Amino acid sequence: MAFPTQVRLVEVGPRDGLQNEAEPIATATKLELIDRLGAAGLTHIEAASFVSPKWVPQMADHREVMSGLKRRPGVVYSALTPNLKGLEAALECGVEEVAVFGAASEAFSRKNINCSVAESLERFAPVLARAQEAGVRVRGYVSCVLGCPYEGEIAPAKVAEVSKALLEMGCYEISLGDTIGIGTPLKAKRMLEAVSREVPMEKLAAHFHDTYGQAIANLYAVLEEGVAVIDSSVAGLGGCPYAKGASGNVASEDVVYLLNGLGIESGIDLDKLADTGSWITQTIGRPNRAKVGVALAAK
Ligand SMILES: CC(C)(COP(=O)([O-])OP(=O)([O-])OC[C@H]1O[C@@H](n2cnc3c(N)ncnc32)[C@H](O)[C@@H]1OP(=O)([O-])[O-])[C@@H](O)C(=O)NCCC(=O)NCCSC(=O)C[C@@](C)(O)CC(=O)[O-]
Repeated sequence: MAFPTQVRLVEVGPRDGLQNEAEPIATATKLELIDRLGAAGLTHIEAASFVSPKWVPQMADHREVMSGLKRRPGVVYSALTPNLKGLEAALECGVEEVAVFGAASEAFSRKNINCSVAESLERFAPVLARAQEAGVRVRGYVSCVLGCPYEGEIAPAKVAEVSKALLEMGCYEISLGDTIGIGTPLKAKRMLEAVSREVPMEKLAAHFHDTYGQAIANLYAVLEEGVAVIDSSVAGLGGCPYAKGASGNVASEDVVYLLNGLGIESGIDLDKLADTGSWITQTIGRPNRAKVGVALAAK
């Protein structure tokens, strides 16, 4: 397979990047972050998460964030909705795309959304039906595709099975999450091989965390296989509340630098993105985990 000529980045910093922050972050800061990301050329920004505030307190202002967006033309602002309650609230705030999130690991599914994998799919079915009725697209996440913090190894066949179920239910895209950033390139390729037998490559996205420093290598491997959608987080912000020790997503700045080097079009202004990474990390008092961001800031 050849590299794609164009890649779409899904910026998950405002949601995945911030959800694990213990100190409340002002809604205005979240809105400014989202706006800066749009100004840097991101066309798909995951802005909020309509989950229980008891489970993820940092996302408790989901209504204010979703309703307060300064919407830029051509930019999709999406939100996580694990159930109908979340979806209805998101619809009231004018959401145009949502995501359901399942897992390839039973243990992770229980810790994250308090139900088995099969039960989660049952819960998602009415979410998809209602979203379809409202004309809202639904993305499907599968967590733990390259390993689970509780179960260890995850069979590629299980990832393929859950991905296929989400696709058949009506998800337009399946995002494959290396939740704990434990994968390596060969493993990523093997997993992708199994999944792409059930889900067309053009409907797959890579959502890799960088805990073990392998995310860029893993992305190179799956780009080579034809994956053309990458989830990333500005400044490498993030971690998962239900995956102890997991560090942030791969940094958007590092991904754009990789894509530029490969001659793959992303439409993103790297300097503006790097400025946004410097700004948000200074604002919330976090280290900037984007190597490219740090290098550019030091110039
Ligand atoms: C899914 C539930 C809600 C089930 O939680 P539950 O306790 O099984 O659900 P429930 O229906 O029994 O409701 C319990 C309480 O939550 C409320 N509730 C119920 N639903 C909602 C909602 N939508 N919005 C707001 N509140 C809600 C509900 O009203 C009730 O309130 P109470 O009566 O106790 O006051 C819970 O487990 C939850 O919120 N989990 C959040 C998990 C999460 O956000 N994890 C992080 C995101 S996933 C991720 O990061 C991975 C990903 C996507 O990035 C990919 C990767 O890297 O792998």
